[in-house]
Amino acid sequence: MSIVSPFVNIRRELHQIPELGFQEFKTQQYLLDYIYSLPQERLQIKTWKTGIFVKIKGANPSKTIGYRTDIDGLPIIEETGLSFSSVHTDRMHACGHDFHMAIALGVLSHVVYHPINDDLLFIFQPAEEGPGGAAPMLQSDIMKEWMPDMIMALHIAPEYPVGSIAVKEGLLFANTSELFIDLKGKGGHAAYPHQTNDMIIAACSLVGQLQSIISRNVDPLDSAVITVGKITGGTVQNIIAENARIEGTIRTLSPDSMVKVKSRIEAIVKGVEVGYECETKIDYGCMYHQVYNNEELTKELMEFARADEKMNVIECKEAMTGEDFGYMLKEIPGFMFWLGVDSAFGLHHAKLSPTEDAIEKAISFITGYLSYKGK
Ligand SMILES: CC(=O)N[C@@H](CCC[C@H](N)C(=O)O)C(=O)O
Repeated sequence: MSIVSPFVNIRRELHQIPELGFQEFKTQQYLLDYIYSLPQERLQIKTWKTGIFVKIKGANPSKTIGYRTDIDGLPIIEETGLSFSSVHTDRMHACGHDFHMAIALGVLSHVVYHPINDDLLFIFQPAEEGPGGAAPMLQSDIMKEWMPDMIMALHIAPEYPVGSIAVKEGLLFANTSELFIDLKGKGGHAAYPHQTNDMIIAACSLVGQLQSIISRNVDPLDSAVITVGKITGGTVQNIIAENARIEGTIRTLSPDSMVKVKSRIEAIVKGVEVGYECETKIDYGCMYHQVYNNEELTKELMEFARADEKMNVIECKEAMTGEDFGYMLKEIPGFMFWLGVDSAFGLHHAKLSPTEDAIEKAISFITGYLSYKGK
């Protein structure tokens, strides 16, 4: 049996207990148990809903550096076949938050034993996948009291090799909004369509029309995405559906395009309402502000990483992923970067299996950066 590092082991244990946003009770307890097992002299720990704030007193502080990790999982049935697969039915850490937490604990424990000069604030944030924990955490009294002067976070990137980070100054991740559209018509016998208003037909037509917003209403040089990830409707094969529901997400590189896309969705849904003689309801669910990296701090991070012979720096393009860390970066200068984990399957895939060597490499890189930055 091979021996794995303590933080790889932590990742595996966390991987087994994924929980959805604001339900991360076991995860919170696991994190607290670990944090309370460390020497407590320099630590102040406060819980916030299912999240945690940990302040670490520096040796000679002139500022506070924030480090944020997300902690929630996704409603996915895991198909990795790993020996440490999720034991929670229909739940999986398919976005790497198990990696993010293990790395955060590794960095936290390093700075407890090897204090830097500056104070540090670790933020274990719930509900990144939705409905969003960053914005309310930012508004909390704890955050107001312990507000860091700068903040950083990482996200695993399956497409980049282990031993690399990918980052860019300015816009890194898109503006996002969830999208839920309910359609209600008149159901009936499958053999008598003329007596009904079929919501399966209306929903199919609507999904096609939504894509025309991207190709015909958004400036081609200002990208946007509408993804419909789920359609439900009807009851059985020989009854015409009275109800249908479309669930999706909108991504835009500019906040202006988000406004435009939504106004076009509303117009098209109105058209479907008239055309298919049905009732409709639109709900935008949760919305995330774009992730915008502070130019100066990001440049400095890239220079630091380039000087590290164990780290390869990739200058990446912006991505249409969303991250509520964008709300923190709106208020606090800082950055997010991609951490290469080399997986054949991407984020949100049931077979995502990031390479665990990336965990120790990330801990060593980040602790090095914190010692340099927090001098
Ligand atoms: C990094 C990542 O994958 N983040 C998620 C955030 C989802 C926000 C929300 N639930 C939505 O779908 O808009 C992503 O899907 O990009």
